[in-house]
Amino acid sequence: MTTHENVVEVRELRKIYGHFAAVDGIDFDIHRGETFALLGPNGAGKSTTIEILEGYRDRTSGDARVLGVDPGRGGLDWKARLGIVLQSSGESGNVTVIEQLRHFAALYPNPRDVDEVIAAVGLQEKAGTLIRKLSGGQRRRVDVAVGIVGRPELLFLDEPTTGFDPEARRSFWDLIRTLQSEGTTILLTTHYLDEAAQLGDRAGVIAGGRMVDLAPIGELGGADARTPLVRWREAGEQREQRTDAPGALVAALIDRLGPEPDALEVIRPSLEDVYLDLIGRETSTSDDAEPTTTETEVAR
Ligand SMILES: Nc1ncnc2c1ncn2[C@@H]1O[C@H](COP(=O)(O)OP(=O)(O)OP(=O)(O)O)[C@@H](O)[C@H]1O
Repeated sequence: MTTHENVVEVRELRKIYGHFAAVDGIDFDIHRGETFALLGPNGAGKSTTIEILEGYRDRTSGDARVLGVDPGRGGLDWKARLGIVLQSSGESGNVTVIEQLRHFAALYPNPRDVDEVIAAVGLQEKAGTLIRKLSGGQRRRVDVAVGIVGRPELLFLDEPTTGFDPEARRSFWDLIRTLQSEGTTILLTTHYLDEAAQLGDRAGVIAGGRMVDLAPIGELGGADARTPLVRWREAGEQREQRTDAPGALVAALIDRLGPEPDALEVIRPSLEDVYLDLIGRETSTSDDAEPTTTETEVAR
């Protein structure tokens, strides 16, 4: 039997603003060494949750333990074991990349080598550049570098790759895989479901402050949500059927309707389809909902 050491434990966590429950009683654990993705639409309560766990925000009720400590009471020793990449950086930017990294490295007992961290985020050529002169995506990489320079046991990544170009995102994934192989526990929020699929072991999906599903990434939504869907037109009507044997159904349709059934499609629900199903229709009006293409197949 395997037992998991929980690096994060959250029970009935609530955050109420006035009469509004931003986080409305959620439970989850994060095991040592795993990457847990917190997914959900804008305003779902992800950042509020993560900020409570980082010790930046009070909770209204419920219980939270991070590395065995109540985050509302964590001291400097506890903070030194965390790496934090906030959703938006508050960088003034009047220092160079290497100065910034050296400054933060000096705050930790066992920091990584600053040059290695700068190389890991692909900023070697910008090491001597003032942060305010960097592009948005490059500044985000500085945020990530600051988050990992202290060799954290637990790394919080709140939408870490927003603004990254595709190549930078791939390099970032490689960097995270290195951290994972070193045993770092990671809590990741992202709107990029391919990123969650690439990096995450398990995911929690939050909507309206509640956890609507929590499962290994490949099992979100349950088996039925991933059953292939066959669609076709017959006698002027759109027809569809879910089946685990789409080939057999297509063969039967060909027998019945001829070699090219009208508008025939076999759809294997992507993580994005499953996710959109989970969070329901109310979020489809969200101003910056993620694209609804089906290109983000679960990759692990
Ligand atoms: N200080 C605050 N006072 C009042 N309401 C707040 C405050 N901070 C956050 N909220 C509200 O709490 C809800 C959850 O916000 P939160 O930032 O946690 O969402 P999120 O899931 O991180 O969203 P996004 O994906 O847009 O980052 C939102 O409706 C937000 O408006």
